[in-house]
Amino acid sequence: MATVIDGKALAKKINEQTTQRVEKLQADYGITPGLVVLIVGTDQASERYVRNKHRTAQRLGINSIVRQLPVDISEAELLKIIQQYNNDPTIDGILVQDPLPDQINEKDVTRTILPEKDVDGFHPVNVGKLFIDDSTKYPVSCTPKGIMTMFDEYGISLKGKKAVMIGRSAIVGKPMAALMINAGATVSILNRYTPDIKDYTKDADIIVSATGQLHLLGPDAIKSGAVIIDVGQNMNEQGHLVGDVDYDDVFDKVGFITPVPGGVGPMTIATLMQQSVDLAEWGMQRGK
Ligand SMILES: Nc1nc2c(c(=O)[nH]1)N[C@@H](CN(C=O)c1ccc(C(=O)N[C@@H](CCC(=O)O)C(=O)O)cc1)CN2
Ligand SMILES: [Mg+2]
Repeated sequence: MATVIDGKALAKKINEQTTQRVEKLQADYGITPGLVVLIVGTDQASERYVRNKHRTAQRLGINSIVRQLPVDISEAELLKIIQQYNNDPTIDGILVQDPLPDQINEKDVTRTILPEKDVDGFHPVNVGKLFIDDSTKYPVSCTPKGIMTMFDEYGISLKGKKAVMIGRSAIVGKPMAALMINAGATVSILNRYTPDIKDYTKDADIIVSATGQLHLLGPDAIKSGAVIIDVGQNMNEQGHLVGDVDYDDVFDKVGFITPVPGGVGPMTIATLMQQSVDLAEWGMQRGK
């Protein structure tokens, strides 16, 4: 029987801690963390995620600003808006919701946000720190960081484990692999060109799947007792939100599993809130 990794419950617990940190910053220093989220266009899923971020931030006492920009905004215009928030002392974290339209080069956006305000942890400086396992404090992509919090909470150690990361995106795959390497796992990073992913997954102690592909993994692809972390957000044939893994089919075989919804998703948002407060605290410590 599997243990369900309850991301919703853990996110609630973390959000309570974050609220307390916000209250303490306010009481001790008169500081309210400020988060700005820029969304370009009207992608429905992105709008929903941004709305959830905004509502959660407000509930936790974080000063949240959302700016929805036209889908045909030029890159120069978007970068100018980012610069404006880079120079705004009331803003601690800047996030540009992904995906972006084709006229905008995501890497230009990533480089333009100041590393100290990069609440997503996407800036090359912060990614570099992650890959050298730097001992200073820096932001890390929220989904992978939230997954590490889940491992901690459920007593899942990575040391000496065989881990498989399916997907090599800058948001999930690469930073997740780096975090697992830093924690002592032996990590394989698979991608869409990997000839047979089962060659890797069937021996894995830990599988993190972030492909957006329905029915990617069933019981034949996994080892008994494996830990399954499902980052997928897919609509199934019945129009329900599901992950990459056939949850019901693998349930009796796995050791731990994250549900979709209610697993990794809520942890992404809770981690974003946590990290917004981190940036405000670190800014204050630098004498911002
Ligand atoms: N700049 C960024 N863009 C994107 C990121 C990111 O971390 N930074 N991540 C993803 C999507 N994402 C956050 O923006 C995200 C995805 C899913 C959820 C979530 O809570 N899912 C729920 C279901 C909610 C629903 O569909 O209504 C769940 O799984 O329980 C939160 C955030 C892409 N872009
Ligand atoms: Mg990929």
